[in-house]
Amino acid sequence: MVKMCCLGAGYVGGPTMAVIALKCPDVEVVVVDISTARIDAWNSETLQIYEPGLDDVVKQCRGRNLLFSNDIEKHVSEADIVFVSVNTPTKTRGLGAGKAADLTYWESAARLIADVAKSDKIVVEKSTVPVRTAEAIEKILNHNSDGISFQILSNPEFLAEGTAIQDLFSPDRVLIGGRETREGRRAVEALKDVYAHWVPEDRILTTNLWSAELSKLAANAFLAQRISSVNAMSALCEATGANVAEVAYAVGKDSRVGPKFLNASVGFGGSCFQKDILNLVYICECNGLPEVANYWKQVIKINDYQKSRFVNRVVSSMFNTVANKRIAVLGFAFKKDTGDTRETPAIDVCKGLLGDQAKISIYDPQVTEDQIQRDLAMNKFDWDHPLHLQPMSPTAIKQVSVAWDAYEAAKDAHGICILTEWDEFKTLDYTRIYESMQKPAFVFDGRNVVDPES
Ligand SMILES: NC(=O)c1ccc[n+]([C@@H]2O[C@H](COP(=O)([O-])OP(=O)(O)OC[C@H]3O[C@@H](n4cnc5c(N)ncnc54)[C@H](O)[C@@H]3O)[C@@H](O)[C@H]2O)c1
Ligand SMILES: O=c1ccn([C@@H]2O[C@H](COP(=O)(O)OP(=O)(O)O[C@H]3O[C@H](CO)[C@@H](O)[C@H](O)[C@H]3O)[C@@H](O)[C@H]2O)c(=O)[nH]1
Repeated sequence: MVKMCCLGAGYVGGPTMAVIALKCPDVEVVVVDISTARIDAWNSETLQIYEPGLDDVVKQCRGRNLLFSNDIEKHVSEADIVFVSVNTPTKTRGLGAGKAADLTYWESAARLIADVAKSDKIVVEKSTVPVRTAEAIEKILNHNSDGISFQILSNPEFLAEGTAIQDLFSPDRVLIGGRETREGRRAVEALKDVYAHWVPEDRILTTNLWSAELSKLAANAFLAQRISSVNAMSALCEATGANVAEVAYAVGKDSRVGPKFLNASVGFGGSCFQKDILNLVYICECNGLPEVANYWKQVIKINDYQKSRFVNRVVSSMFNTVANKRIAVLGFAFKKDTGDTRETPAIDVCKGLLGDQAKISIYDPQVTEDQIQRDLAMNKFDWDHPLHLQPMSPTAIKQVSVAWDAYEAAKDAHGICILTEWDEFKTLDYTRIYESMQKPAFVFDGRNVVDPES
C-alpha cells in the first residue's frame, strides 16, 4: 500500500489529502501539523474549516485510510510520498521585506524530512513557492541525509475556497512538474497515477519543475488582474453613469475574454492573490525586470485603491463624517461560503471607517467575534503563520461590535456596507431594515448583491 504524508493540515493540506484518501482507497494518507490545535480540530466532530462538502468527505475516510496526527516524525519517515503544504508567508523583515516569500516553514519541513528519512522519497511542493524553490529544497535534502534519494515534484494547488471540494473533485487541470531525468520522470508518473484515480488523463499536465512553480504564480496573477481591470473600470463607470455590471457582461460575452472573474467588488481578498503577486513582483525585480515587476504591482495598487475608494465614498456620501455614526458591516469573510478572513477587504474597510471614528456593527454567518477582533488588531502579513506562533489576542476594539444577524447589525445604523456576497444578503427584508435605521439611510453595496432600484 502506498503511504502518503502531508506536512501542514491547513486549508490546502486538509481538504486535498481528504479527497485523495476518498478517491484512492488503496493509499494510506496521514496529515500532520506542528499545531496540536489544528490536528485536534481535524479529529473532532466540528471541523475548524468551513467548506461546503468537506465534512462529508472527511467523515467517509477518517479512521479508514485518512489519519490526522501530531506524530510528524513517524509518519514522514514511513511515507513514500511526502506533500508539503505549509505556510509561505510574505517576509516582514530583512531582504525582500513586504514582497518576497518567507520560506522558513518550508525549510524546516525539508530539514525534518531529511533528518527522519530512512527510505527513498518523493517530496511534493504543494505550497505556493517562488520559482526555483525546488533547487534549494533539493540541496537541503541531499546535503542532510545519507544515501537516500529524493525526487522533488512541484504540484501546485489551484482550489479556491468555498468551492474547494468541487475543485478537487473535478479540477480544470492538475499540474505536475519534475526533473527531466529518468528518476524524475518516474516520480512524475507515480504522482500522476494517484490523480488518475479520478482525474481524466488529458487534465493532468506534466512540465518541467520551473514551469510548474511559475504557472501557479502566473495563474493567480492573471486571475487577480481581471478583477483589478474590472474594478478600475468601475471607477470610470461611477464617474460617467455607465453600469459596471453591464459593461463587464458585454466585455465577457467576447469568447476571447470569457465571463468569469469579471465581478466588480470592493477589492479582492484571500490568502493568495496579494501574497503571490508580491512574490512575483519580487522575482521579476531580482531577475532585472523592473518593467514587468511594475506591471504586476499595478494589480495590487488598483486593489488598494478600490478599498480606499469605497471608504471615501461612504464617508463623503454621509456628509463627510461618520464620527460616532453606527455603520453596519454585512459580511467579513473574503468571499462567500468560507469563514476565512485572511486579507479580506473588510479589514481595510473597517480600519478606514474606524479611522473616521465610526462605530461598526458587524455580521457574518461564519466569522466569530474573536476572529474579527484579532483581524482588526493584527499587523499586515502576521496572519500567515501557524496559529500558535501568531500574536496573542489583543484587547478588543470597543467601537466594534458583532451582531447575531443582519437585522440586529443594521438596527439604528446610519449606513450599511455589504462586504461579502453571502446569498442570504440577497433575500433580506430591506424594508424592515430601512425602518429600523437612522434616516437618511445609506446602503453601500461592495458586492453588487442588492437591487438598487427596489
Ligand atoms: N488557501 C488556499 O486556498 C490555497 C490554495 C492554493 C495554494 N495555497 C498555498 O498553500 C500553502 C498552504 O496554505 P494554507 O491556506 O493551507 O495555509 P494554512 O495556514 O491554512 O496551513 C498551513 C499549515 O502548515 C502548518 N505548518 C507550518 N510549518 C509546518 C511544519 N514545518 N511542519 C508541519 N506543519 C507545519 C501550520 O501549522 C498550518 O496548520 C501556502 O503556500 C499557500 O499559498 C493556498
Ligand atoms: O469576479 C470576481 C472574482 C473574485 N473576486 C474576489 O477575489 C478574491 C479571491 O476569490 P477566489 O479566487 O474565488 O478565491 P481564492 O480561494 O482566493 O482562490 C484563488 O487563490 C487560490 C490560492 O492560490 C487559487 O488556488 C485559486 O485558483 C484562486 O482562484 C475574493 O475576495 C473574491 O471575492 C472578485 O472580487 N471578483
